[in-house]
Amino acid sequence: SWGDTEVLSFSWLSHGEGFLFGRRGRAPRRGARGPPEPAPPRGFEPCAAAAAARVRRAGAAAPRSIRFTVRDLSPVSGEDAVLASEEAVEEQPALEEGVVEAEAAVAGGEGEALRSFLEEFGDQADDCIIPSPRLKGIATPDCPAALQFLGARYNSLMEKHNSLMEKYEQQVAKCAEECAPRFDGLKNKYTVECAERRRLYNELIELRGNIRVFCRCRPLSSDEISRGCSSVVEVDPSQEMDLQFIPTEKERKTFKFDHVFGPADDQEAVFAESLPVVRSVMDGFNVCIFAYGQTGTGKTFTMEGVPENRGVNYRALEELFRISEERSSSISYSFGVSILEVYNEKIRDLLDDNSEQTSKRLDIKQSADGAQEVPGLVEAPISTIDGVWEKLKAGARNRSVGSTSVNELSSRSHSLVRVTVTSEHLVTGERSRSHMWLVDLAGSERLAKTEVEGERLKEAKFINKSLSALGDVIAALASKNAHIPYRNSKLTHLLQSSLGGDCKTLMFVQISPSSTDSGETLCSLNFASRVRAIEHGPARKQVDPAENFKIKQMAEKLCHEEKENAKLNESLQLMQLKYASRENVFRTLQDKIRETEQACRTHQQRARELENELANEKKAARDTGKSVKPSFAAPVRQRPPLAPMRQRPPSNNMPQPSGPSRLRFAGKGSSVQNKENIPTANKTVVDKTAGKARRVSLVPMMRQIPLQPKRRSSIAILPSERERMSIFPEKKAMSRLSHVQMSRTARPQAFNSIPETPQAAVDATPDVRGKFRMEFGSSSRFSSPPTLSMRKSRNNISSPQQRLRMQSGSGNASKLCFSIQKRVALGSPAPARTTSMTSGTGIFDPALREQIMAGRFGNAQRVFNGKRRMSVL
Ligand SMILES: Nc1ncnc2c1ncn2[C@@H]1O[C@H](COP(=O)(O)OP(=O)(O)OP(=O)(O)O)[C@@H](O)[C@H]1O
Repeated sequence: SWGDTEVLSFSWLSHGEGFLFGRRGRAPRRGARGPPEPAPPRGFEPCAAAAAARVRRAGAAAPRSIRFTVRDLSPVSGEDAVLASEEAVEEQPALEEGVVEAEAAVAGGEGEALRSFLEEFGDQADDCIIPSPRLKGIATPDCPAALQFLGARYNSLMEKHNSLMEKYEQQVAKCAEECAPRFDGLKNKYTVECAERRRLYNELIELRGNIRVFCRCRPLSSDEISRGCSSVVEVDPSQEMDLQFIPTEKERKTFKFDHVFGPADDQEAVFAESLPVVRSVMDGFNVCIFAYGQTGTGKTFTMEGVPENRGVNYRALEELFRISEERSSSISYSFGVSILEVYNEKIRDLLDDNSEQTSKRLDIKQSADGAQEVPGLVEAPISTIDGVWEKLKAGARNRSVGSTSVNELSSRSHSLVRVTVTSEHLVTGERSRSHMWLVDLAGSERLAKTEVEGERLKEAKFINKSLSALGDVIAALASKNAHIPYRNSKLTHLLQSSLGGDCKTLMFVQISPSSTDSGETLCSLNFASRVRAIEHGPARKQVDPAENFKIKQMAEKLCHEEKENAKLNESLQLMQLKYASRENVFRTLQDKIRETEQACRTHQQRARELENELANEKKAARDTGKSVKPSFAAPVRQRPPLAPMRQRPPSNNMPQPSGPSRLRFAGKGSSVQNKENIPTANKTVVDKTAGKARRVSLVPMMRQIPLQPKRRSSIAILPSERERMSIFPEKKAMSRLSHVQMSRTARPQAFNSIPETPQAAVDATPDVRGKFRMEFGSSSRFSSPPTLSMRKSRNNISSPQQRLRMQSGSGNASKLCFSIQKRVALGSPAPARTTSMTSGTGIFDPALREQIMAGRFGNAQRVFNGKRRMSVL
């Protein structure tokens, strides 16, 4: 019941219409308890209010059925709500029409019940039923039937609605199912794109120089608000890289940074953006995070924070421990922390509890790997985050702070926290050592504004000086100067590798939003923009110095071994070449031997034939009684035929041929051919010079073959080096044995001491300088005449081939073979070019030729056998 109206039933249709059936006067009547105080039933306030108003306005006690429409009517109270409801109903003819149609549909059977229901309420029904004319026409006094009808209708509608809803939900689910893969694909694509965008951005930043600049603007302090200061900066959260600086109404300047944090951004948001840089230290990169700005702008707040709202320092270390824990299965990390401050251009160790520390002088030194080190600085090992907090608190306690008119707890020094991260990969053994510098700079301040004096003034001067040095460094770096003035202050010297080196740097430029600080804010923003413009190339991973040294040593060793290898390879190649050439020589030699053997066989055959012929001729001559007139010297005739294959026994004595004396003397100016091996046809000429010539040739006459001077070569066996040395110990430097100069007394011994050349011919002719020359090689044993080349003076050896031939000694087997081949080439005698041979005599006489052949063959055989032995050895 509501007021004096008893609400019988309430139907609520899904499209916002409802029916309220009520009877007035069943409840205590108006006046009995006074006017009803509207206490709207919860949830139905608008409809109840409207219904009540209608009932009240009708003034009838009879029950009424009310149709109403609900629209934005909350909060509902009193007449306003009623009026609003009425207006809403009047504005909705479409809705009314809808209802009319619904009523028409039920007018058949159940309409009867409704009509009887209305009849029961008499004429009052006219006023109660709102304004549907069709409904007005339905009058039924049967209230339960009407309600039943309406309930059934409602239920059928609800069913319909539910089925529709179900259908709709199914359709939605189907659609979702169909779209899910596409949606997932798009979602993945989006995630990948986002990651790629971030990666590219980071890459760009790294390529540009790995200096990121974040701008943070603190909120206006209560003091500033009370002084009526306004904000001169605008930060739009959707434009996270832009900062609008509006010092006056007309002026507006946009500054771009890597991120801008407004007064609403908390410590967590700030650290979240710094995370990628912090994480780099765990990957072996040097990192530097520093806060710069005017005094009182929140540098210490950002870096250190307050116990209930900690800053970057604590959060960064917390993150390092978290990552260390996460990677503990593959990498082992150890951490150390040092805290120092630069106060009045002096370095103070804030972790050194020693009371004497004021006297401890700390300075900056450059380490072997080019980094800046502070020898003697305490580095406390840390293993838990609690330990870190203790250290940070200890450092903060020892820091120099003082009160200024701008900041009650103003930092009077630059505070630097250095975290050293050493890592070792448990699988690869790779080691790295990197640093993270967390720097809270002292604030730049206007001396007049801060109204400092005395000690504070001195501090302020040092602070401003070092910050101005920092500005110079930044300017030099931005304009890519060759000289960067790092050493102008302790601060810049310490941060050298962070600002211009291979380090990832993050700078927080802290600004005040206050209009009273707009000058300083502009300076800070300009400075930060310059820092952002620095490009110093990508950061480099740091390796442990000890590891560095080890790697360097290994590289040196490798380099040395490579050189050795190259040398060995070279010598191996040389050896291979040598081996190949020896192989070639050996093969050639073998071929020659084979050819020579073949030639020998042919000549043996030929010799046998000639011997037979000779024997036949002799026999024929004896038979006819004629004597065969030899065309050659008598000794040849007397000489028994040579056994073709007979070898002469080696002898140290000179051979004593059975022919005429082989000693001949040649005149001083006689030709080479005249000097030796002169055939008997020229004997008279030789005899004439007897007594004058001083050269003795022991070569059998019959073996002299006129060879072409150009093609002649000697088969003389030159003694080996060892032999030469044994002969002429005092003449070690001599290389040509055929021209060895020695004293006359030494000659016999030397000659006798050559074991392998017992029949060497001695050329005892003194040379023009009165010295004696001795020649080897014309040994009768080998039937080799002294060669032209051997007879030449040392100075006459002009061609390298000749020199080589002379130097190579008995080892030059190929030449020897060639010589042998030539000498045994009797089948094709050389043209008679020498004057000592006349046509029709000598070698062209068949008998003589036979003998020559036999002699030559024997000699060739001997030489060949001897050389073959040597070459095999
Ligand atoms: N983002 C911030 N939100 C709330 N308070 C801040 C914020 N930044 C700074 N403050 C408050 O401003 C005051 C000055 O901050 P802080 O001491 O960190 O400045 P500072 O730049 O380090 O000054 P100085 O250079 O003199 O040391 C502190 O009381 C600090 O709590």
